[in-house]
Amino acid sequence: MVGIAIGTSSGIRVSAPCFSAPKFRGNLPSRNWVAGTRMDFRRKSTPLSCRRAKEESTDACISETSTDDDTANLIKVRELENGNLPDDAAAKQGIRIRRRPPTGPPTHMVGPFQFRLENEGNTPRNILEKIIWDKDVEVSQIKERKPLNVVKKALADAPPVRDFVGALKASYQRTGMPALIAEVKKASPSRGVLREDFDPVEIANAYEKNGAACLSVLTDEKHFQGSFENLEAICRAGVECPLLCKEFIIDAWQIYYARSKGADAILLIAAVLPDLDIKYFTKICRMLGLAALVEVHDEREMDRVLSIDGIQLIGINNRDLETFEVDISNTKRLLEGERGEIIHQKDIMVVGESGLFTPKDISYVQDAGVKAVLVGESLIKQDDPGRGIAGLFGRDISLRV
Ligand SMILES: O=C(O)c1ccccc1NCC(=O)[C@H](O)[C@H](O)COP(=O)(O)O
Repeated sequence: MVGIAIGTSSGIRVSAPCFSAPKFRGNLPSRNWVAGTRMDFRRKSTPLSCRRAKEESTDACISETSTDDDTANLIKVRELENGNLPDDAAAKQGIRIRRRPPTGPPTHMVGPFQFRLENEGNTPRNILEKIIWDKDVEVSQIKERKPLNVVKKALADAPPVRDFVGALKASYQRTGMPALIAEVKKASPSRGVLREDFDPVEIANAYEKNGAACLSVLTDEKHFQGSFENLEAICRAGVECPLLCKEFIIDAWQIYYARSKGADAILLIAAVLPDLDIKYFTKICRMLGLAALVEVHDEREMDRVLSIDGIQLIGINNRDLETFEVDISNTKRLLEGERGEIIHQKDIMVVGESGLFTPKDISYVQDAGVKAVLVGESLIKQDDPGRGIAGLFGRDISLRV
């Protein structure tokens, strides 16, 4: 039993017991909150098409002509396949990040009453979990204003998708050094504001001119001071480098939205997403022509991702997103032995991410087996971020070898 405090919007508070731990999505408690668990409600409401889809496999469900109902059904199928609530399935795969507070948001309104949950469950355990919980609220709110069918219509006006992986491969061939994904990043939770004088289009142009193969654009506002306006502005300014939308994707809607704003690639974080989400989201990417950079941080995540078919691009993040510790030997460790061999056999391109500051760092991760690097801080903090690229690589990579 969980204790809750009830007050009115005018501030009067009384205490009342709560009969079960509430679980709901969105801003208002749903029927299932009153009835019991969310899963009970969903099982009863699973439509026949969804059950049939499950029998025929989830894959059959996604096509160019998928409707929003199909997509909603698919998400339910995915939950059924997981056998339980998504967080339970995630925990079985070693995922510690919970998708949303297990006891619901700290405060919510029921008619004129304001409820505040008084237990510890609704406190995020680390920064990544905090980002994900904030993202869950943000996405559910923006989806109300811009439903999927509206976003899908906007896809027709989006600029054509560019070949992100192709650009990385071409750069690697041309320079003999890891291809650079240069990050347009104003601030981060671990380092605070990295650059006061921040003009995203100017920085993007400078990166491109100085040899970046692709760009990564932070779009999260709350924790990185990024935005989709930045992504769109860089895209519309005629920058030719393919663009990675650096976002915390937890919902298929975000992938369509990223594409509508000009993204050529998206990031999927294995520390947050269960295997079925990764499979489902990469399928949507293929449908939209987007590349998916699937990010791992440890052996377990790497093994999970290697067991998924069709992954072309894996990012090894040297930063532990729960503790902020950065250690570039992480890249080497994850590419040693059998894992390195599987990556080679599957022709997967590996991107070394975070904490790269010197030519020695670049050589180190290249020797470990990466063919691309994702770099933010060490470039963005330079007076001239474009010129910083030659400093980082030890030579001008905009020139042919
Ligand atoms: O950078 C952070 O503090 C951070 C915190 C929580 C989640 C993600 C975070 N960063 C995303 C990245 O991994 C980096 O932006 C990217 O790899 C570039 O890293 P760096 O070159 O060290 O800026």
